Amino acid sequence: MTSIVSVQGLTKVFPGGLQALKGIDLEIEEGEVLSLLGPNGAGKTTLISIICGLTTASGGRVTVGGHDIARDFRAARELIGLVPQELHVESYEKVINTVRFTRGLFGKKPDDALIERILRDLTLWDKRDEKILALSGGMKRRVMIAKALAHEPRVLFLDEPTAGVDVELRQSMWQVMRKLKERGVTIILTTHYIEEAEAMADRVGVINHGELLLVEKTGQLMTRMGRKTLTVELAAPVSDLPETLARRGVTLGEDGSSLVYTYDTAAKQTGITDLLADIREAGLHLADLRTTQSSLEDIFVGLVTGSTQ
Ligand SMILES: Nc1ncnc2c1ncn2[C@@H]1O[C@H](COP(=O)(O)OP(=O)(O)OP(=O)(O)O)[C@@H](O)[C@H]1O
Repeated sequence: MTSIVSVQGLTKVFPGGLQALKGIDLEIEEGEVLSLLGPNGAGKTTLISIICGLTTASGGRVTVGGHDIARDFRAARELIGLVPQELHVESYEKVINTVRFTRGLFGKKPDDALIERILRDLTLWDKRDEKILALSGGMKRRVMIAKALAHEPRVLFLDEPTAGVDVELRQSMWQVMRKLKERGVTIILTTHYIEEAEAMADRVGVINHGELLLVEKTGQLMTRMGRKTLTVELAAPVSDLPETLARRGVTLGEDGSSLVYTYDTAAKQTGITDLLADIREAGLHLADLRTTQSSLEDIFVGLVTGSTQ
């Protein structure tokens, strides 16, 4: 895979001295969906704003499609579509006209077939002649995406596309993103919803206090950092935990009727076989076994709180 966006040593200090980005290095591959996760104020919007040319960097370098965003801004910007957090659309304009107009702003020739395809992909075609003010919030957001796609960018930045929308709308937004990915658009998505990253992203980047803590394939991250919990339901409750089990890090569940053991999913040996032998030797009888996997949310919270300590 080749990088479509390359970020090297990017820093940003706002007037007043706040250092919002502290040397970000990031390679974004063509065709991937990358999700940037981070708590409020982590620096996600600042990073996106610099790549899209809305904010100037204090140091470092960004290229898009090989074009330096500082020296070759127009060529870089042409490859980028941006859907910002705030909705701002021309309320009295018709859907189709606002999308056509945006294409014109980039100096692109009119292309009604393309506009139709974009509006159909976003299930806005039936609404093409409606005034934007008559649309629901979710529809307005789709209009923003249609506008961002009108000049055929190769990279689309979506800054919290599903913030504050209901579950149904979120799922339909995911459908839209999947379709765009199929069309080969590279998507960078910031979100507070971990499940959104889990569902959509090929890779996840975790940012906190202006630093990129990691960028990793979503599945790999979950295997590497994920932990599983084995709960052993006992046939009869016990009042004390046998010493051999306590040494293994086992804890006694509520009311003594279960044993709880947490292990690393990436470890070669989980210790479960030995644990089961020790349980038998301690004279305990199993009623049931169940395992639960930690979620990306657990991993994220662990990373972010770890980095603030
Ligand atoms: N124009 C500005 N002037 C001064 N400080 C700013 C400015 N814009 C952002 N900041 C600060 O920079 C830091 C990073 O903000 P940023 O908006 O990039 O975070 P974020 O990760 O996008 O957060 P959120 O999820 O809340 O949107 C914050 O501490 C913020 O207050």
